Amino acid sequence: MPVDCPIHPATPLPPTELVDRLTKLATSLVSDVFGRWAGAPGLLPVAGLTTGQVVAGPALTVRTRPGDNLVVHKALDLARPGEVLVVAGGGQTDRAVLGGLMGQYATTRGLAALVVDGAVRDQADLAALAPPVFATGVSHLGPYKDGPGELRCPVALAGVAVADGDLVIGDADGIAVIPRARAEEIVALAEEKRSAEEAERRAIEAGTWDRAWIDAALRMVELP
Ligand SMILES: O=C([O-])CC(=O)C(=O)O
Ligand SMILES: [Mg+2]
Repeated sequence: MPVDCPIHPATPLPPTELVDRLTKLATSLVSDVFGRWAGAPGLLPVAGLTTGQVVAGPALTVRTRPGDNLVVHKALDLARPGEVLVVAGGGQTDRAVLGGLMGQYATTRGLAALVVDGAVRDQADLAALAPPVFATGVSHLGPYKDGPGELRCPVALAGVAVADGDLVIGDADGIAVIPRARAEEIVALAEEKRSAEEAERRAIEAGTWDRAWIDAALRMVELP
């Protein structure tokens, strides 16, 4: 007996130029200008991300029963090039919901990254064949394929609300999520923050980095 799989309408893809600008930023810059609030804690790169690489794209959201990947397979069939697969698997890490074969297929589907609030497996194959993968865990125990699940629905990704089409950025520090409606504003603010940090880096090199604010904030108590 087939199981129902509700699917919400796909959101229009964002301008390529906006996604390109995101890949020149960093998760830390995005979360700094977004109330230090944008990050999905515990989601770290587990395969495929190269040193210094930043990935970004609109979310293709999936809600699945923890430990089951029937609808995750369906999401791969529906993915549009450039999307970031966002799987809300309840953070359960005792059973993988994605592995090397799916990762290889995701590459052929043009996905920019795979994000799983749950476990993945076949790390070596993922590293060799899949887009960069972020997950909360790794487990060789395989998924069930019974459903249920829901596609392009609002999800909770490690406690962060993600709507289909929201912009996701990932790097060595993890994942940050930007609501689609605020993407232009947040990207512009993060670019300003990047310029400010570049100026600080030049000041460190020149030995002129302002440290006065620390002494203003601390009253040092000399102990005998
Ligand atoms: O069995 C599955 O669906 C997950 C998996 O290991 C793979 O994609 O290689
Ligand atoms: Mg496998």
